[in-house]
Amino acid sequence: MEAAWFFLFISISITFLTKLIFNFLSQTRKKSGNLPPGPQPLPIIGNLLLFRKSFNDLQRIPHSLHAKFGPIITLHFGSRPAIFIADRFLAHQALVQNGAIFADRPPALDGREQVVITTALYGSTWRVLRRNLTAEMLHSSRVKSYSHARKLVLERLLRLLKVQSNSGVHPVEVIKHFHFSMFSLLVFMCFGDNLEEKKIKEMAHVEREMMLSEENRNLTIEEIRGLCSEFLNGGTDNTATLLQWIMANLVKNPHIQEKLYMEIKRVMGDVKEMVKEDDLQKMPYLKAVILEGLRRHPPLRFLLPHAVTEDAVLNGYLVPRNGTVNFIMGDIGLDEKVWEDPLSFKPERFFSGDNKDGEGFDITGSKEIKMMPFGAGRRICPGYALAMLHLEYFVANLVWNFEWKAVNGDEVNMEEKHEFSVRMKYPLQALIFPRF
Ligand code: HEM
Repeated sequence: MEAAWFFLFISISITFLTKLIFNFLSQTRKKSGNLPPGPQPLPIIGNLLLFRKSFNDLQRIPHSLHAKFGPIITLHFGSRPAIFIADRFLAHQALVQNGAIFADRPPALDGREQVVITTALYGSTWRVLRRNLTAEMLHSSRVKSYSHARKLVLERLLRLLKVQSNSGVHPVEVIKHFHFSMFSLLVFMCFGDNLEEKKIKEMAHVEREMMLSEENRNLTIEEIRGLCSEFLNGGTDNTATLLQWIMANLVKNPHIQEKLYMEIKRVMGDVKEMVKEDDLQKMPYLKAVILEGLRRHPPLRFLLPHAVTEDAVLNGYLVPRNGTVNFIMGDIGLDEKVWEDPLSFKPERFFSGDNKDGEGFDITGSKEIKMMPFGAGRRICPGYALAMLHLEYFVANLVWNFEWKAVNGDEVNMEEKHEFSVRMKYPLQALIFPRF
């Protein structure tokens, strides 16, 4: 008798569960219209199980799903479908050709106000904040005191490396120094030498004077504070991480380091001084080294999540207003249809084949996207020109002042560690020999 009750209970439960799952699946299908394909979501948890292992999975799983489902896919986390795009033509169609529609950000999960550039919804607050940052950076490239700050920070780094190098006797670990240098530069640009509240208020006043906003609105102190912290966070880590990847490649490939050194020597002659900002324009191979670093090791593998301002259609699929749109740019720079032998570090590729444009390579992807380490379109990183300047200036001087050698032959462990940005799993250690 008990067994009969048990079987009845089990069969009712199975019928009930089957119905629940069936209803959920048909509702998802109905709601999703013609969403891009993807793995079937489970009730309530969607595709969350795919990402149960680690942060690394978040970076790698969409890659393997694209191989199965195509260049545009949908995953479900909670109530919002997440669209993932890993194709350069679709990225161009979305970010450049339909820039205004794809320039939004998703609403914050915790309902917080989105009043910094990175998270601000596409609209007037974002426009005001971004114009202020851009104006400040434009200003910074012309202002002598910023140039002077760059020189002081670099001199400090070179001095420190010289002391630590002890003529190649001990390996030096550089990432902390790179980080500190980039941070100091941005702090200087934000605050000068005064971190007081008073200074922030003064800046608010200056911003009032130079306000470029359409609305003619003044920034609040909170907004200025937000801008400064965004400037420091956005600018420090990515640039320092990339600087380390580039130096690691120069250590691993001594012939590239030598070629770069010879280019710098041609410009500097016998002058044993620091390479100046103006000298950088005469160094196309240096530019190619930096571009190759950005292609091979973009610090961010995904753009920040985008959203659309209205339902849109991409590649015949619906991109819904209530979803997020994620672009996997790491894969675009490694596409073997565009880049021959994409995993190798070869700055020469920027002077040959389809990429003859060399120095004129368009990193903004406005005509065509071949890589997009800074994004593309309206949300492109506003700090890209500053980051390129910092990278060129630092790499040129690090190579001009020191010869960099691996601790064991030419062996440098290039394994990646995927956190918010993609770092070296084993931070670069190098023997460095002062050249003069
Ligand atoms: C090598 C260095 C850097 C890399 C690789 C980088 C990369 C990126 C990427 C991929 C985005 C997302 C674009 C998108 O969502 O479409 C971004 C956004 C942003 N970056 Fe950078 N960045 C770098 C340096 C900087 C610097 C130096 C600053 C500030 C001075 C900065 C400030 C920002 C800001 C404010 C945003 C948000 C833009 C918006 O939402 O409108 N970044 N960056």
